[in-house]
Amino acid sequence: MTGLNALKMDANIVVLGTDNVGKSAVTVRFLTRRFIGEYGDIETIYSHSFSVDGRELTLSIWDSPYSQQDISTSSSLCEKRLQWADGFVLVYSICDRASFNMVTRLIQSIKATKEYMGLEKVPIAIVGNKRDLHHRRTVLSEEGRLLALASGCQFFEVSAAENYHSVIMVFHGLVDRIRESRSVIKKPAGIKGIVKSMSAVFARRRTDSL
Ligand SMILES: Nc1nc2c(ncn2[C@@H]2O[C@H](COP(=O)(O)OP(=O)(O)OP(=O)(O)O)[C@@H](O)[C@H]2O)c(=O)[nH]1
Repeated sequence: MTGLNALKMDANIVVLGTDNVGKSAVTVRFLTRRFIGEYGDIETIYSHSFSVDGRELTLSIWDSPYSQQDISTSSSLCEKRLQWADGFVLVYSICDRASFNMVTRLIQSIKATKEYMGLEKVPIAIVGNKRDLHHRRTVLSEEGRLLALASGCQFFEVSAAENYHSVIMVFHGLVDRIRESRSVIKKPAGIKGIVKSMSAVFARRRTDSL
């Protein structure tokens, strides 16, 4: 990215996790700074523009209620989201062990589907929500951190109910990862690269004809 392009960026983010873990609460907290308590289960793609360090960012955030299809590698819905997404936010509740186990399965499913579709690795943020309910905790922070380490994901613990800042960190952190992954994937070959590969072809032809 150079010049003006370096100052602008668009990215698509999909938010996944089992029901009731706070996917909508985390998303709405990020978009509006508010926690409104109850959220319907409507599938929505939000668009949100903001600037960080002089950069203009436009995020499209796909928040959908939990569906069994999310973990099926053959599901066309899953493939559609994977093709669309530049990054994932996988939410579990620190009070719900089953929701944490599902995040592990979602990571495997995303990775397997990406591989199956021949797509590049996608940045993933693992988010343990409902940190304010620590007295009901059943998943240790360490477990989330270890899962992230083992799977090459980012890890955050947040409370959508009580803290705006921690939720902001999730999306900003993921955007940083997306930017990094783009600079690796989309690096152009450049004139040196083209000359190098052409010389390799001609060198091979010369040795073939000897
Ligand atoms: N105490 C506490 N409650 C939360 C927090 N985040 C969400 N909730 C509550 O958890 C419930 C579920 O939140 P939602 O955001 O609707 O969860 P969801 O994952 O989008 O749920 P589905 O739409 O069913 O998939 C609501 O009653 C929220 O008020 C949090 O950080 N702390």
